[in-house]
Amino acid sequence: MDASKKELADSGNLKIEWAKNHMPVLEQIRKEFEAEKPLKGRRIAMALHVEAKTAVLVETLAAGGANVAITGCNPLSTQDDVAYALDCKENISCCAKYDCTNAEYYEAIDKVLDMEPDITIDDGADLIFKLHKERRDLLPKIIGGCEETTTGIHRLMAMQKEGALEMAVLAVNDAQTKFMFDNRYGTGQSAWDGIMRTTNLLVAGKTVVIGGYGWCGRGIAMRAAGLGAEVVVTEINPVRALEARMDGYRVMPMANAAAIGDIFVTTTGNCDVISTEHFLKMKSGAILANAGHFNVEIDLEGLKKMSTDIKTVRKNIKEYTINKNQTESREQNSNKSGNKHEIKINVLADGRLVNLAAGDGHPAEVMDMSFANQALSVKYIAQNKLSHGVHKVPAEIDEWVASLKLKSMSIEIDRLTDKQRCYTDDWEAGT
Ligand SMILES: NC(=O)c1ccc[n+]([C@@H]2O[C@H](COP(=O)([O-])OP(=O)(O)OC[C@H]3O[C@@H](n4cnc5c(N)ncnc54)[C@H](O)[C@@H]3O)[C@@H](O)[C@H]2O)c1
Ligand SMILES: N[C@@H](CCSC[C@H]1O[C@@H](n2cnc3c(=O)[nH]cnc32)[C@H](O)[C@@H]1O)C(=O)O
Repeated sequence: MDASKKELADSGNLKIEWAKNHMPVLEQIRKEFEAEKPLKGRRIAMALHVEAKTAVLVETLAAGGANVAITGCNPLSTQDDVAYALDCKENISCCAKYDCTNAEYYEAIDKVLDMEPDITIDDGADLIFKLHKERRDLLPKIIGGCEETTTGIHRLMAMQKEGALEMAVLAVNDAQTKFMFDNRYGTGQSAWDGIMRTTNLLVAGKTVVIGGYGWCGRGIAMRAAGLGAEVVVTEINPVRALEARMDGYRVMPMANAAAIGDIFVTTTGNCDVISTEHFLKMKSGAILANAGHFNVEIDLEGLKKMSTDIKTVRKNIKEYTINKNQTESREQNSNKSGNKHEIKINVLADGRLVNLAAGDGHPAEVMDMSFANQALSVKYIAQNKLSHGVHKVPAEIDEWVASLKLKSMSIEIDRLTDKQRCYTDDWEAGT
């Protein structure tokens, strides 16, 4: 290994070691996997964010006896040092690359599938789509897959509804010990970490607009309020809109929020949440970030078309200049540049997940639970014959992960007494 490669591997391994030391649940699973080898002879293809916590999951699966091939699930989230360190390990190959082109991204998906996997792990279902569209010859060999994220599961449910899903998938995102912590506290912290380190600007005193009040949106809103921002929420679901209002935030359509926001964070899983009609209403200097799905939540194509200038003003920040005279003129706009017809809009990380493309992703303690669910779900797939379709993660896995996490935090809880158990189960006990 030449000196620069050694340096790269050392840097990746240092990051992996740090993450591992903060992922006690996964560490416990790794020890059990090492002793029992429940994945002996299994071939696992993965498309996840290639960074240190993911590397700890990959090592855990390999410790269980599996051969693992991994690529990224986002062109901007791969950390090249971690990717290289992984590729150097026994029974693991990694072909992910930071800032790859679209063509390279899908070539890498094909490359991991070339291992002819029997189990897949996706974050956004790219492997499963490729298997169903272009690599159908590999489908009969697949015994099951795992899906990490909300939008991936929505897509797989849509496939199932149309009778198009020809394999079993465990909905890892829908385990309680995943979405209640990863989507809420993980995104709540890491999205702000990404935004703050990228902009080096103050959040206190600003108006933050959150698009979508689901699990991620709740977390991002909660942390924005904690940082001193005034929080505005946009929603399409009346129940969630009501919840946001009762949680203390202002709720309005994006068409109104566009004019008052200083920082916008989308987290809906949907496309065009912020689009051309909204850009025209924004204050000059507005900051736009996405923490939801791929690069579709902010209409960047539309923004590009209406811009007279686009320049990189800081790492991971592109400033788009819109001249309102050249586009359809709408409302009066107050603007810091002096030219009231000119609006400058700053987009972080090319509209891709700001916490991963401009940060290190979720905290290790949170991914500990998400990836414990992944590892145990893979074991479950290996040991059970599952029918085609989307399956829940077994409740025992969820409870086991929660119990072990509590233990790792030295937290004890009460147990039901026999009398209490009878009382809760007995309808004749009355009120
Ligand atoms: N950045 C990360 O690390 C991270 C972590 C977990 C999930 N995600 C992704 O974030 C997205 C949201 O995940 P979630 O678990 O919060 O999902 P969720 O379903 O709980 O929440 C999404 C919310 O967005 C709302 N919504 C949909 N379209 C909208 C629109 N046009 N305008 C306003 N609101 C709209 C929905 O009504 C819903 O309340 C998904 O794409 C998921 O895959 C990202
Ligand atoms: N792959 C798509 C879909 C969203 S990724 C969202 C998922 O990333 C996962 N995630 C968040 N932070 C990390 C991390 O640091 N390492 C690995 N996965 C992460 C998290 O579990 C969440 O469900 C995209 O990049 O746009």
